[in-house]
Amino acid sequence: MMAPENVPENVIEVRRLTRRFGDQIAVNGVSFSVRRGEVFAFLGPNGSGKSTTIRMLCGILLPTSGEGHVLGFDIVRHSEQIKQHIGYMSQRFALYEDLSVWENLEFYAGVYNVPRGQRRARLEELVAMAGLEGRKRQLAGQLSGGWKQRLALGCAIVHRPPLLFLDEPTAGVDPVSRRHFWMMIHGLAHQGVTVFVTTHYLDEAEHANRVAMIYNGVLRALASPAELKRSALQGQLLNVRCDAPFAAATLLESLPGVHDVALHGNDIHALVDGADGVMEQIRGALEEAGITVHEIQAIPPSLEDVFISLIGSARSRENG
Ligand SMILES: Nc1ncnc2c1ncn2[C@@H]1O[C@H](COP(=O)(O)OP(=O)(O)OP(=O)(O)O)[C@@H](O)[C@H]1O
Repeated sequence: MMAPENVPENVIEVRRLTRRFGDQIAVNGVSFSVRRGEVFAFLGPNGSGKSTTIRMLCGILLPTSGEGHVLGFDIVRHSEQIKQHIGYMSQRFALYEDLSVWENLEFYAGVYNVPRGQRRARLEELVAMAGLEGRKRQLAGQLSGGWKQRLALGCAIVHRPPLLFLDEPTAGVDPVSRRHFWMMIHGLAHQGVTVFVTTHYLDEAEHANRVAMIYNGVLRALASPAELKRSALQGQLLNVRCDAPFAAATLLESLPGVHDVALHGNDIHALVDGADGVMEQIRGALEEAGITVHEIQAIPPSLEDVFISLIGSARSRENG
């Protein structure tokens, strides 16, 4: 185990990290650093390059170009040391279904060379953390998705890694279990563990100290959730409540100076250029089309609004 004083201030540091697969650039010149003790989310839609990035950071996949250090180790030359010192978990984490909860933990304690004399105490600690006390003898294959995920987290940190990588850890898990899972993650962060998590869930990104938004292999924004909401949008966000929201949204998309129109239940969010009188223009256009407008209001953006806007502008810039 790496002594806490040996963990560098910048636990992860990458510069112009790039990975090609044939003609395709999966990760394109990404630079960022992650500080000790931070919960850092890598947020992006499917195929944006999240898994490719995490695999390079874990020393599983070589970059095509660029450089990086994880826990002070070079990701190209010292990948073996990286693998020994990190924890890694994804939704495909390999639990042995025909072994019990306890036996799975014992197996990973062996894999990670947890000293024999410390194993029992460490395993009891993990069972308590995951709330698995009553289930030690249960077969992993009989656990529901949420319990499996907690067990997988326990297995991934059996060797007390100072840095934990989570690759879409809560995909397919119900909201109550996700909340429990995040309680455990915050508990680990509180103990000083640095957590790097990839996700496409916005509520999950809200749990992070900082969020990096990636799309098409390019880093689009990097800040705390609050900063992103405060400054990442170019313009003013409006909430429009009216009859026939679907038809209204289609109409709004065609208006000049109106961007990133999205339906939120019966409400419509739209980003406007902030020109004076835009609310009246929108009201006028909708009423002219026979749609009754109940309310148009300026609102603060959510992380989802920021995400939609950043991806929308990248798409229109890059796809012509
Ligand atoms: N081994 C590979 N060979 C060829 N192309 C690959 C390989 N791995 C990833 N890619 C491509 O690189 C791009 C980025 O994929 P990546 O898996 O990193 O995205 P992601 O953000 O993790 O998406 P997802 O949430 O779907 O896993 C995709 O277009 C993918 O098809």
